[in-house]
This record gives sequence, C-alpha cells and structure tokens, in this order.
Amino acid sequence: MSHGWGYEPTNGPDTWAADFPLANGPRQSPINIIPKEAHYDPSLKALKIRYDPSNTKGILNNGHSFQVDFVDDTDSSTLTGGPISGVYRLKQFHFHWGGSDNRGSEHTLNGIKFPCELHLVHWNTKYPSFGEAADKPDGLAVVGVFLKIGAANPRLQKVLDALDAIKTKGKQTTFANFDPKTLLPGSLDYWTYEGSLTTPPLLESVTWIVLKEPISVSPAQMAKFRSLLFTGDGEAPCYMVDNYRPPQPLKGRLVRASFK
Ligand SMILES: O=C1NC(=O)[C@@H](c2ccccc2)S1
Ligand SMILES: [Zn+2]
Repeated sequence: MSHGWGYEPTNGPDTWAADFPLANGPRQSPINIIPKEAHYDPSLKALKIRYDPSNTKGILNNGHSFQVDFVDDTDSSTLTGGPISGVYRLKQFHFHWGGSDNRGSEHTLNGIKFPCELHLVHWNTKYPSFGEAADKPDGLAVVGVFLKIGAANPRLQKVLDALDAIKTKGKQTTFANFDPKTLLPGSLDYWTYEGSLTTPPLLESVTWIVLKEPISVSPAQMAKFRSLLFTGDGEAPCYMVDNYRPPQPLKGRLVRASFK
C-alpha cells in the first residue's frame, strides 16, 4: 500500500511527480523571488483585506501542517483588489516551517529561506465552492507572509497556545474569534505571480501574493511549531518539521511588484 505524500525522503517533494505529474508543470510554486528582477506594475491595485473574526471555525492538525478554518458561506471574510478581479473568500490559513531557524519558508528571497511562512488561502466566488475553484486557473489566491526570527510575536500566541490540543494528525479543537488580519505586517506591498498549490495535487490555480514585509517570530515560538507531530495517535512519533516544498523553476513567468 503506497503511503501518502509527505515531507520525508521516501514521500517528500522529490517523489511527488510520480503520483502528481503537475509537479513538473509550467506554473509551479513556490519560487525564488529576486526583487531586482520583479517588474513594478503601477496598474496593480492595493490589497483590500476584510476578515470577520466571528467566521473562525476551528483549528486542525491535518498531518502536513495545522490550519485554522473559516466559515466561507458568505462574503464576510474576503480578499479583493491587488492583482485579482472579483471577490475571493478566506477558507483557511496555515504555515510551513523548518527543523531549525535557517529554513522553513516555501518562497525564498534572493535565495534566502525564512524559518516560517504563513499562507492565507482564498477562493474565487465566481465558482460555487473552494472545491470547484481549486482546479481553475483563476480559482485561488494565497497571501504569503514571511516570518523572521526576532521578538516574540504576541499576535501569534493565541494560535500557538492551541497547538497542545492538536499534537497528532487528525486532531482538531475549538478555536474562535480570531482575526487573521492581526498577523499581517504594517505594509501590504507585495510581489505577485501565477502559480500553484505547493502540496499535492499541485493544481495550477493560485494567484500568489507574497508580502514584502515579514512579521516576527521568536525562537521559542518556532519551537512550539516544531512540537507538533506529522503522525497520528498510536503511530511512531515523527515531529512536524521541514513541511515546505523548495522553489520550483520560473519557466518564463513574470513576477510583478506592487511597489517601486
Ligand atoms: O499555499 C498552499 N499551501 C498549501 O499547503 C497548499 C494547499 C493545499 C490545499 C488546500 C490549501 C492549501 S497551497
Ligand atoms: Zn501553504
């Protein structure tokens, strides 16, 4: 029985193409962002992000990361403006991180890896649901935020304090009234490019919006991320670390900047 995809040597990113041929597609993510090679586009609009904390539904260890899910049956938590047209609804946010502070992000900046990267996943309401949007070229928009080692980030703490209750794969717990906007940096300057999901099925449906300004995270807070397990109750424990896909070939794509 073939074990599912993951981030170990036997099932990690280098093995995904066997089951998910899109892995070698023309618009794969993440990428290495080289600011000097990005094209400033004055026609890019400012991001408009409006989240309703009461939409927070819960927090789950999905065996690859942990995610905070949101009620998405109305337009109360949305992303508009920026490089996208129409209204995209917030579905969930999650993170990718490393086993030590020198790695963990999916996107890199001039080849530099950050210890962690936040992804806020939104789907295009021109489609009836996330599931319907997920395989359309304009189906999803993910806002990526780099986390940089520094002072402890008080905005992260409520999320990290919930992790003790979801240590193993499949565990979920109540999590309410959280405003993901509090996790965003002061500047909403961004780079944008057309890409994909960074996990199988690697669908080429994501308009990526990567913020220029990182938010802070302390070494102790990073240790909290690393206390989670990839494995379920009763399985030999394997710490949830290095759950990131490395940068993929740009294949001629343009990376645009919303700022000079
Ligand atoms: O930005 C991304 N990060 C991930 O883990 C991928 C994903 C896959 C399915 C649902 C939501 C996100 S796409
Ligand atoms: Zn992600």
